[in-house]
Amino acid sequence: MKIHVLNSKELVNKTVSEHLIKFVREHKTGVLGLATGSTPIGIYEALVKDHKENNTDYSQIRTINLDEYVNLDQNHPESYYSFMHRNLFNHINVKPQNIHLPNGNEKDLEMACQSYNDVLKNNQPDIQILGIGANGHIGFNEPGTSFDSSVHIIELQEQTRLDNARFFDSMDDVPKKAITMGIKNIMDAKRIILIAFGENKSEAVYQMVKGKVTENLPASILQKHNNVEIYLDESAASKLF
Ligand SMILES: O=P(O)(O)OC[C@H]1O[C@](O)(CO)[C@@H](O)[C@@H]1O
Repeated sequence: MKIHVLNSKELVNKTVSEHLIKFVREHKTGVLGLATGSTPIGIYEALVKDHKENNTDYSQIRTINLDEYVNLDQNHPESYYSFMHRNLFNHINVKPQNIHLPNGNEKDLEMACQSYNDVLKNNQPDIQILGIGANGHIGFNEPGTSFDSSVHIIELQEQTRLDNARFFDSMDDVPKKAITMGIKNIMDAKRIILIAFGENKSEAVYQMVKGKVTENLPASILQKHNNVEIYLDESAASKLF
């Protein structure tokens, strides 16, 4: 686990986006595992800017997203489908058929989980971008999720719903369930880049890096992955040293 503490969010965004741009230029048909939430927005902005200025080509790149809300219309502005198109996909030349997100609106959600597992079998991320929740969740794998989990439906913890409520008109509108890649799926990625900003992530970051590997802190499993880079601003790293 390589830890990089940089002195600003901007420098983290610049460094991580440069890694991704280099990967895309060197692996025309590569698979990018992407995350949502506020953390990766600056990185996606940098990818869009580079594409516009340097024509970095995404036409054969495949994308895999970690998670999606259940029973939230795909075109709702806060669905992860909408989030990803607004922040990235609408501004680069990735092909719609190469974009993959779990489907939270299937009637048969177990079927939705199975079919996304199949998608993952054929599109294993070469690089998986991760954020981390204040409670140490990765994707929507809340504390207590099995390390052996594959794609599954999860009840969102109140804290996670509260953290995401800022994007919805009212608490009632915040979905209660999500469909998410499991921890085993995430660990199958060849390379993982986790980014965290801010004091509110410092405890989760500390436990992820220095704590016990335990299902009570899902991100701690990353200690067992052989190719993980953690990019932090100084606030998120404040409990590490
Ligand atoms: O980047 P944020 O907005 O702090 O979110 C942290 C984590 O919470 C989630 O958005 C899920 O609630 C994850 O996808 C994300 O990695």
